[in-house]
Amino acid sequence: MKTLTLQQISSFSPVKIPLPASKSESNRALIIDALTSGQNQITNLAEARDTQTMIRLLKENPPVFDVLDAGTTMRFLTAYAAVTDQNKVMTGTARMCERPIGILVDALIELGAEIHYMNIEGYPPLAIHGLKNQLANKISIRGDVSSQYISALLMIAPVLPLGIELELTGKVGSKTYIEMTLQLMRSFGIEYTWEGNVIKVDPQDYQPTTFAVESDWSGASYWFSLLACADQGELFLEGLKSDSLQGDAMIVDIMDYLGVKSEFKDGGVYLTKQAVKGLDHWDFTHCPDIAQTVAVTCAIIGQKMDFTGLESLRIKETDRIFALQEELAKFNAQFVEEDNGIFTLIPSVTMPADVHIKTYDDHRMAMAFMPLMTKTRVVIDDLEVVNKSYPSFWKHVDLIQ
Ligand SMILES: O=C(O)C1=C[C@@H](OP(=O)(O)O)[C@@H](O)[C@H](O)C1
Ligand SMILES: C=C(OP(=O)(O)O)C(=O)O
Repeated sequence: MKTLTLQQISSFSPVKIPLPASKSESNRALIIDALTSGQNQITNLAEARDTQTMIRLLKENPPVFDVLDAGTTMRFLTAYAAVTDQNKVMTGTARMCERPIGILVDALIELGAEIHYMNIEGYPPLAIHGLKNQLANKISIRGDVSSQYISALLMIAPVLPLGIELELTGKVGSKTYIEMTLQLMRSFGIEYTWEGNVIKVDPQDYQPTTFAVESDWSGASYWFSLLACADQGELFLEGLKSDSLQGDAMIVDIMDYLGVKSEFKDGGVYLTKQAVKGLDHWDFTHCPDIAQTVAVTCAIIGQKMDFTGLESLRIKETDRIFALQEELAKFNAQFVEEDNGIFTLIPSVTMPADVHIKTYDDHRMAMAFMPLMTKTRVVIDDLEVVNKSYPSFWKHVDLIQ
């Protein structure tokens, strides 16, 4: 593992950040493209390893789809391999094989797919033996574990002979990602209805389309945080639109309370510092990927805050709750679990002269803790971990002088 040392820098001159493209949008566009005649023109695909893995697997079509640590790639390709009636082994890193997939597999089996667990029931690796005849089109699916199962099923729905009527049960998390899936499908000519908790997609053809992937709002969140934590600075984040398909654009509203002003113009967003308005509580149910960003920001700027909607954080690249608690403690901040799923962030009062951050094979741990460099010298234990979603991240950090 290569470590990286970030020297302390509390103020910086205006910097333009050429953000990478969204891996979530890219991976959806790639699956849709694979399900159509391939006449689409998709531009600005993400540099993220998760997307590059998807591109490679779709192109080379090996008998084993090893997705590494990419959740969307695992879930979307599982549904894709089933609906295209392929024999495929789906596998990934050790952590990927601890991330549940049973809810998606059950739904695909109900639709008519043949899928077996090769090791532990409910988890990859999987042996897929295709979907020859569709047996059902009304499927009930829990919404409280991962929205990626729902997105995976929705994207294959138009090419199923009977379509899909999907009833979402229980609490539905990451709803913004389901909306992203449906809006992207609509860009490729698909009609759907979403009434109450039922989403209905009839069999229909995806239409050849020109689609440009937007810049990545999740990756943008670290730059908002950097400015919130700095004494002085200005940033321009290229390629972001206010009316985004990505729920993580919510970072604009959160950071407005935490001292960052956003102005959309010139094909991006200008960030400047403003007075901290303060924020008592935020619900991350529909934007789980920015919870780490906000927790670290609050810890650094001295904002005590309650976090809810963090249920899915324990089953992502790592147990993100545990990882946050451990690493925040290194600079005397706490992330305390109260009753009813509430976590209280108690900010740091004293900052050590340097802090060594472990990243737990989680790109977002490395990137979320980067803004700590505004207060102290930071050592990041695995610099390549960012490659999952943002390979050029450290190159962009170098632009901050
Ligand atoms: O559909 C997507 O692109 C994603 C959905 C979210 O996962 P969950 O639905 O599992 O919360 C998010 O955390 C992940 O980074 C990307
Ligand atoms: C959770 C994430 O990704 P995935 O679930 O696709 O691995 C993420 O990028 O934060």
